[in-house]
Amino acid sequence: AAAHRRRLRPSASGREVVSQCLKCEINQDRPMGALRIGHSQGNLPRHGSKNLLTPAAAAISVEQVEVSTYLPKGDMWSVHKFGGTCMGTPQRIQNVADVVLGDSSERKLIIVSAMSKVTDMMYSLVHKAQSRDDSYTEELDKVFEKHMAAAKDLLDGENLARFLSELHSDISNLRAMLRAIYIAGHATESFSEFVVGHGELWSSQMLSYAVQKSGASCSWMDTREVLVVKPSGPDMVDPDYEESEKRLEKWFSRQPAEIIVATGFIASTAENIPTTLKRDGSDFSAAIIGSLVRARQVTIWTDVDGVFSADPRKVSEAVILSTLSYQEAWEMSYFGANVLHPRTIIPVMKDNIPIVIRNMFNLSAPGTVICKQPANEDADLDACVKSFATIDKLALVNVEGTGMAGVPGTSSAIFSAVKEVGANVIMISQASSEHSICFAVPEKEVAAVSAALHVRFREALAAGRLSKVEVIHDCSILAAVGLRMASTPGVSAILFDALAKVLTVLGW
Ligand SMILES: Nc1ncnc2c1ncn2[C@@H]1O[C@H](COP(=O)(O)OP(=O)(O)O)[C@@H](O)[C@H]1O
Ligand SMILES: N[C@@H](CC(=O)OP(=O)(O)O)C(=O)O
Repeated sequence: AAAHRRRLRPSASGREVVSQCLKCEINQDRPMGALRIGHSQGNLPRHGSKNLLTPAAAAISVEQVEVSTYLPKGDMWSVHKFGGTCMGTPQRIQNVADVVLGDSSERKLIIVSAMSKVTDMMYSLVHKAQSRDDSYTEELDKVFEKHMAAAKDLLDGENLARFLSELHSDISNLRAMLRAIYIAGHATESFSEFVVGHGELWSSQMLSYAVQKSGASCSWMDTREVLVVKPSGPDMVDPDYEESEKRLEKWFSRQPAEIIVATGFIASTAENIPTTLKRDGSDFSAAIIGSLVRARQVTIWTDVDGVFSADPRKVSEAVILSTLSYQEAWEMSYFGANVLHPRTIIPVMKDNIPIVIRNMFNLSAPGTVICKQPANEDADLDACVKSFATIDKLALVNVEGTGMAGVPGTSSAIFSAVKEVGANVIMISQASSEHSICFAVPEKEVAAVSAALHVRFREALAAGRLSKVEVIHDCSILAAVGLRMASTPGVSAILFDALAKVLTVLGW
């Protein structure tokens, strides 16, 4: 039998699948679900780091397997992530749909956040219900009304009816769950994670319907069916790439489409319990998905022209950076530049997938490209420091004493006491001349840290081996970021000279 390759795509109605033979171009429409799924991509040959399907491997005898769908991987995919501000109103969601449709890539995966402020509202619902504050019911009504109004503006006909029926059903389930939380006066983590992820379910469904309105082949993906993560620390999860890739291949074999609109932020545990990638995690979702399909590029759309040399809300002279290395972007985000979630870099680094930060409200701005080897920059000293970032609301803890010197296990005892109270250490420094260890923790965690250290070192303090456990409140970290700083003499001198001048002007 002649080898024929068949491609699947949803029909215009979205309720059937068109199975098209790429050789004779004969279409065959069949109901979704009536498909027999052939081999998965895992059996097929790979080219280099990107997994591409060779024509020979893709050729499937029509007699052997009538229909087969695999998940193609590689440069044909572009991944876009739209943040909450981009999805903030029905008009903005329509603009997002237009940007998606305007991308000429062969395949597109679109990750979206909840409409702006919705995730905050969802956290507040849980908080109010567990504090037995009745006003959670009114707040839930507001969430419902916000999405109903947005959908009525954006959609019509059958799609509007479908969306509203899903929304009604979700809201009534949430009402029941919140009532249970209210009665118990407590929300388990999985209840809370389930509730807070709903903003992404609704925003992505609306976008998916808005894209379908144009007649494009578009499927909606609830990433809880695909992304598997495991907890790796307080407010942190690690993706299980292998399991997630398997689940994505399976998902795609059921719903192949050239455009997939997916939920950011939410995922599942290995036991299929809904969870999240934690606050601001949609950037991370996009990077993980980008790495699973070995995308050509991940574009993160937000409300500024790209990454600035400092937070544009604080520094009006900040300038746009055209390129950044992965390490520089990671450091900036770690030290507070919330234009990018710190963990976003990890999944894309291994496949050298570039991330581009772009402004949804200024499409003519080229944005910032984050990649392995940024273009050559000027070799002057200024270019060594590419940007500044700050973290506010911190406290410094200084543990000091001559008895610390040469005593094995002192740092371990300090940091295990910190770990026991679940505090997050942002930065550590050690001064051997004063025998001190100093570290920064969030201001809201410092009382517990200080108490734990006083208990842990009661005897050492009484005996004078430790002279003090001191807390300095109201601190910020100012980070200067730039890979070339390390190999350029004189950078710290300039930095501290500038700081000294500022402090003199401020009269310190
Ligand atoms: N160095 C920086 N460059 C660009 N934006 C920054 C920087 N530091 C902080 N920001 C802030 O990050 C914001 C974008 O992040 P975020 O509000 O989380 O967007 P989104 O909702 O699109 O995910 C910008 O509006 C900007 O004020
Ligand atoms: N909606 C989630 C996830 C997210 O990343 O949102 P945004 O892209 O708007 O920062 C949050 O607010 O935490």
